[in-house]
Amino acid sequence: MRAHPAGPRHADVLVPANTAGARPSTSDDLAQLHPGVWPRNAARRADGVVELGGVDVRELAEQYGTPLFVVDEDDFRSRCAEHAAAFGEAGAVHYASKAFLSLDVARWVAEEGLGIDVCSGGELAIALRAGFPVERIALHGNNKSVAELTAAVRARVGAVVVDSYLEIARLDQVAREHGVRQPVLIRVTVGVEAHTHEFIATAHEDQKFGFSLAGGDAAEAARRVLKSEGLRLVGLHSHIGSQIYDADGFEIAAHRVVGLLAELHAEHGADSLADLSTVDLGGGLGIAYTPDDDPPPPARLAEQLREIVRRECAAANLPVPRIAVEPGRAIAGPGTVTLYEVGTTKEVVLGGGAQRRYVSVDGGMSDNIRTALYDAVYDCRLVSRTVEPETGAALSRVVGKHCESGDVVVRDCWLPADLAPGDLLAVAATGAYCYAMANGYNRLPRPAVVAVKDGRARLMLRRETEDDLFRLEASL
Ligand SMILES: Cc1ncc(COP(=O)(O)O)c(C=O)c1O
Ligand SMILES: N[C@@H](CCCC[NH3+])C(=O)O
Repeated sequence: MRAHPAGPRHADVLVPANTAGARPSTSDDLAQLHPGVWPRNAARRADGVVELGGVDVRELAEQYGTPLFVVDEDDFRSRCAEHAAAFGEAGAVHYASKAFLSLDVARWVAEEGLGIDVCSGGELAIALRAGFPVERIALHGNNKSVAELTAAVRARVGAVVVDSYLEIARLDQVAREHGVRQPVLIRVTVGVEAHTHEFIATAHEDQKFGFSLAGGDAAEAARRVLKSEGLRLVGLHSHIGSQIYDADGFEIAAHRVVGLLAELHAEHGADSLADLSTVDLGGGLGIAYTPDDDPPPPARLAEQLREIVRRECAAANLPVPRIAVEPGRAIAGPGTVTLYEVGTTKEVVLGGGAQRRYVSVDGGMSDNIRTALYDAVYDCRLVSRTVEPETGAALSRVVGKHCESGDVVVRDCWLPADLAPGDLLAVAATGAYCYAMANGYNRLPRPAVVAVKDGRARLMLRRETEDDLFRLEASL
């Protein structure tokens, strides 16, 4: 994940090391919604109020309460369409539903023609309930239970990505019991560990996912799948990490996966591998969380990946396989913002006479744990009113209401100096891994999620209520 810079990025000596950048010089700077970071249909009106999908944020807060996840439906769909166009075939793009999943989301993905990745029985159940075309569902996971494998085989999902020898045996048995030859991809650990803007080639492959290439496990997995009666080898799969901006890590991964493909051809011959037509390079395509971030457009990355695989296959004298990818964040992330209401503000004097304003909002690490977990950075703006030109900016830390000092939503940002209780803040690019990782810490209710489109809002997931707190109690 993105790490904090080591020190201050500007020369303002009164300001302690922060990740907010230089103090904005005008109220327009404070108000700006950078188009690379904010949803495609977000706009600030002349009166300073922000509209999302044409809906006034104050109306959204009034009707649905805060914290509130607001999803720009057209933004989400347009990113599906862009990835489909970039990879030349919608079916080659599987939306990684772990980023954010609901019935509506599954239906949007299905309507846009993409496939979907699920990595648990729960995600599979939602995709199936949404009526997602089963042949476009792929099941992932390093420890799928027999019940999950059975549910997948019964549903006739398009693929299972196998992850261990035990699972190959288990899935083979389940498939045979159901009279099915289950298509599978083999998850290969290629020895590339991707970080935010860089990658590190690991000498050893010390992680829980996949079959090691270096150790020969991936080749042995292929032997076992090819020998089995219940399984059909349709692809090789690699996933190198998340929030990646450049193609270098993918290049090494593709090189190594194609190398394995060549080994398999040499060992088994093309006829035995007639169904092995897909190389899935996984997810991990990065997005902009702040105006400084500049991720490549999907079309450029797709072209780079195609070129890499083409080159590697030519060198190995192999037919070029179909390239598949599994973006989660790049589809779900940018189109959603979280709305919060300011509850309290507090000035805290720091060493050297510096001061930091703590702005407490009505959510926190229960609706966005990424800051606490990964030191994630976000863009946060006042969205419910205008800021007068003479109002200055205060270096602020937006914190939640949990009993934990690490309960930070945005570590450093510039907010109007006159920010007050009742103001609405929005945090951008929260569509991926925020609601999905939401939790009930301190028994806070999970927020509602609404979709906005063409000036209308529609509830996707309702807010949890006090009744929900007691739903699981066996002692009522
Ligand atoms: C196998 C696999 N595919 C796809 C993804 C989606 O990643 P991202 O949301 O970064 O695109 C992940 C998560 O990192 C994953 O583990
Ligand atoms: N949950 C992580 C990414 C992990 C992706 C799943 N393999 C995030 O918030 O960025």
